[in-house]
Amino acid sequence: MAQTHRRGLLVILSSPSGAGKSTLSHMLLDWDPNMRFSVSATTRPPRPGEENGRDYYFKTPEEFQQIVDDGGMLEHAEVFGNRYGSPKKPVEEAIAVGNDVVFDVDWQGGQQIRASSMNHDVVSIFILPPSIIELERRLQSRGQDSAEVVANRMAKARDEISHWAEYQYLIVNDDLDKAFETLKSILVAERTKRIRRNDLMEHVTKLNEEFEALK
Ligand SMILES: Nc1nc2c(ncn2[C@@H]2O[C@H](COP(=O)(O)OP(=O)(O)O)[C@@H](O)[C@H]2O)c(=O)[nH]1
Ligand SMILES: Nc1ncnc2c1ncn2[C@@H]1O[C@H](COP(=O)(O)OP(=O)(O)O)[C@@H](O)[C@H]1O
Repeated sequence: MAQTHRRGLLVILSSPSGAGKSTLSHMLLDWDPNMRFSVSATTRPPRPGEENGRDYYFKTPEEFQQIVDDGGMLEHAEVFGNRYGSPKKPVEEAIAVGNDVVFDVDWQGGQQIRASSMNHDVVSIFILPPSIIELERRLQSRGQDSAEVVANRMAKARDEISHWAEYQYLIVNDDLDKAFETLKSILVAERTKRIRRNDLMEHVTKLNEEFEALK
């Protein structure tokens, strides 16, 4: 049976801030060298240790608006008073050669990507914290945000969680290793589903040709 070329998946990870989507997306990238991370553009200032071009593309509001005006964003939204967006071109290039792309975006980004022309290739996953106390503990333990920033994120967490049902898969990130095992299983199944369907389509065409040849 001919091995067909599989387009890459758009893997959307959303969660309230602090539930663990950055941690899980880094684990995914380490697991599969062909996996790409969609590096977002943002107008928020870098945190200590964050690198321009690796974690985010840090932009002025004017630069950000220019990319939007040029049609360069697959999606964009305002989150916690700053603008965030996913540049379109790197995503198109990656999925065309069969690389899956991980998005760390909020529910607004999830909705826009699902509404885009690439919606057939989307796998959307929502990460839930085991409890709200633990969510706050994780935000504080990250130690990179002021008490005010943590309070702001906690205030928005309920709103973000209210969008859980829009996602195809839900993972409670209690034990990190178990959450990661579940995430990998989702991707393995989604990849298999697509490869098998393409293969079978070709295979059925070949069987039909064989019927024709018998006539
Ligand atoms: N819509 C959208 N949301 C994004 C994008 N990049 C990041 N976000 C979301 O913006 C929120 C804040 O992200 P960040 O400032 O890195 O804080 P963190 O989630 O606490 O690490 C999170 O919910 C991210 O998922 C993007 O390109 N588009
Ligand atoms: N399952 C887990 N158990 C304990 N701590 C976790 C777990 N998952 C993530 N963390 C920690 O919680 C904090 C927030 O995680 P992070 O991945 O930055 O969240 P998000 O990207 O959703 O804002 C980090 O310090 C991270 O190491």
